[in-house]
Amino acid sequence: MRSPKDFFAPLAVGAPDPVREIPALPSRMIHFFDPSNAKMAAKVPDLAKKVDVLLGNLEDAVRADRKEAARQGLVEIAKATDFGSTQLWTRINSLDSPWVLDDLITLVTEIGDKLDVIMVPKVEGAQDIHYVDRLLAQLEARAGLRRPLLVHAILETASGVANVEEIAGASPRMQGISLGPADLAASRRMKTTRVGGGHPGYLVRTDPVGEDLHEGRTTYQQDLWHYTVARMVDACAMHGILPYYGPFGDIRDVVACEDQFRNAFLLGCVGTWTLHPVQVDIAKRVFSPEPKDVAWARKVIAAMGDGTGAVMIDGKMQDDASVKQCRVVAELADKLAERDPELKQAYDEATKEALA
Ligand SMILES: CC(C)(COP(=O)(O)OP(=O)(O)OC[C@H]1O[C@@H](n2cnc3c(N)ncnc32)[C@H](O)[C@@H]1OP(=O)(O)O)[C@@H](O)C(=O)NCCC(=O)NCCSC(=O)C[C@H](O)C(=O)O
Ligand SMILES: [Mg+2]
Repeated sequence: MRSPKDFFAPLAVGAPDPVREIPALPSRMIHFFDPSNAKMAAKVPDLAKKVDVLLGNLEDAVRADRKEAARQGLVEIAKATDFGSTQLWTRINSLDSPWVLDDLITLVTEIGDKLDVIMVPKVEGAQDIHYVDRLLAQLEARAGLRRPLLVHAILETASGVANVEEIAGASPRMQGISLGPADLAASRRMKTTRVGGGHPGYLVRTDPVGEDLHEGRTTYQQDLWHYTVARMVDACAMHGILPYYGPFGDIRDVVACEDQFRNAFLLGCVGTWTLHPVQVDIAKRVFSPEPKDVAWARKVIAAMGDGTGAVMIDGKMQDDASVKQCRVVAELADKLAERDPELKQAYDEATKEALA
């Protein structure tokens, strides 16, 4: 653990100063593409206009014999594309892999000025973030970068979950954390073969009504990921960084995908991964608060004046705490409205109606 006095000092001579606050930029969807896949790469300029974050994936889902092509493909795409205000992230290979050192050296040197965030998979503890932190500082100094790269950890090992609070606070570069349900399930020896989402076998059942233990008993499917997502959200909030749901692998099941995304949104996540273009609009819809909720939040804020005391609005009690809840929604809406004129119009129209 570094001394608090040194926490914001660069870790290499000539490296940029670390940021003191993680920018809360819209990142409702982190859209994954394989830079070695020509069809996906061709869609990047168009996708850059639709998504908040584009992520060139170098790790799992890229075949071992395509790793170098993916790395080089990302360099070429980053140099050739105007991303506008859309962020460009990458997911590097795991820290024990034969590719990660070249991933970092090549990407920081060649496109460090275009990249915003580096996603690190299979993080086990703060030591993994410290390793990446120092290496990035050295590479940034050598490349003459003026803006520090940020780091995002995937929570996908049992020890990562056990150490999630120290991971979240390991470096001023820490931008956020995503759930990696597939690797996490394997690491924990959970008996699900699904990539995220629920499982029909994970349920609770109402009490028996008579002698027959089968008759008339309703079952309710439970969320396998509730504990981990909630823990991740708390660790992120405690350290001022951003939590995300991860992949939903059943691309065809857009309905359950929306449910899983919404659970994460309601629990505090700011976004999710999208693995296929069909998931992009779902993420956008779910991770943008609904106009009626924004209108309500703005109405409460307006009625609460300096934010203290208690008032009754439409039969509901509002006080110092509920106005803070409303500010979370209203501030997110303001940020999203800056990026999305259609959303701004929907929010403003709903607010006008609510305040009339
Ligand atoms: C899942 C896929 C393999 C499906 O691909 P495909 O069979 O080609 O689907 P479609 O025929 O429906 O595709 C229609 C067109 O859309 C293009 N496409 C597909 N996906 C993408 C994308 N992500 N970005 C851009 N374009 C995309 C196809 O090329 C088709 O184009 P065209 O023929 O010209 O119309 C595929 O979607 C895919 O590989 N997705 C990404 C998967 C991925 O990144 N996986 C890694 C993240 S999840 C993970 O790592 C687990 C996690 O770490 C954990 O532990 O939990
Ligand atoms: Mg994984």
